[in-house]
Amino acid sequence: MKVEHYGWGAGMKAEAGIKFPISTDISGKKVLIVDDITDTGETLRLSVDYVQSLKPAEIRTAVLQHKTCSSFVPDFYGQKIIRWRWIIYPWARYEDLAGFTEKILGNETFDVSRIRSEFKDRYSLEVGEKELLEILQDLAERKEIERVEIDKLVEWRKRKKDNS
Ligand SMILES: O=P(O)(O)OC[C@H]1O[C@H](OP(=O)(O)OP(=O)(O)O)[C@H](O)[C@@H]1O
Repeated sequence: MKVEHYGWGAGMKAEAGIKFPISTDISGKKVLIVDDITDTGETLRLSVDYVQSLKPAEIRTAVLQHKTCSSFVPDFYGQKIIRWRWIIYPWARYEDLAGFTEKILGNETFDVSRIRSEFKDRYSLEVGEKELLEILQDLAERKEIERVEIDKLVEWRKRKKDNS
């Protein structure tokens, strides 16, 4: 099952939605729903409601990290997070950094070193030049941003929507 609640870089969608439903019969089974984190709790709430509709015998929920602001409290968690912060997992690093890169660019045109210093100032994140360049090139291929040369200096900016 895949449930999505966030877009790139912590951008919350209006509500969590089931992207890929369960394609096997789980009626009468004991089900453990596992996720990395609870934030608002909407993902697990929706997941439990959905799994419940498939008539399992029991449902339990488990996450690695549980934020106490979550309205849904899982049955099991590895760590409780009291002070809210956005957590970047290795498996979501690219997606999170790409989203933050777009936020940093906003309506500005920045070179790589400026983007890196914005990462440090705004998010306390050290992003390597090579990693950032890969992200910038990918975003440019997706036509989200564009590379411009100003006085022989390479800079990056968001593409205007009517530009695509
Ligand atoms: O408690 P919530 O506020 O709903 O947030 C927690 C959910 O958000 C993230 O998933 P995301 O929507 O980013 O999908 P992904 O795991 O596919 O990146 C995370 O992996 C949890 O599933």
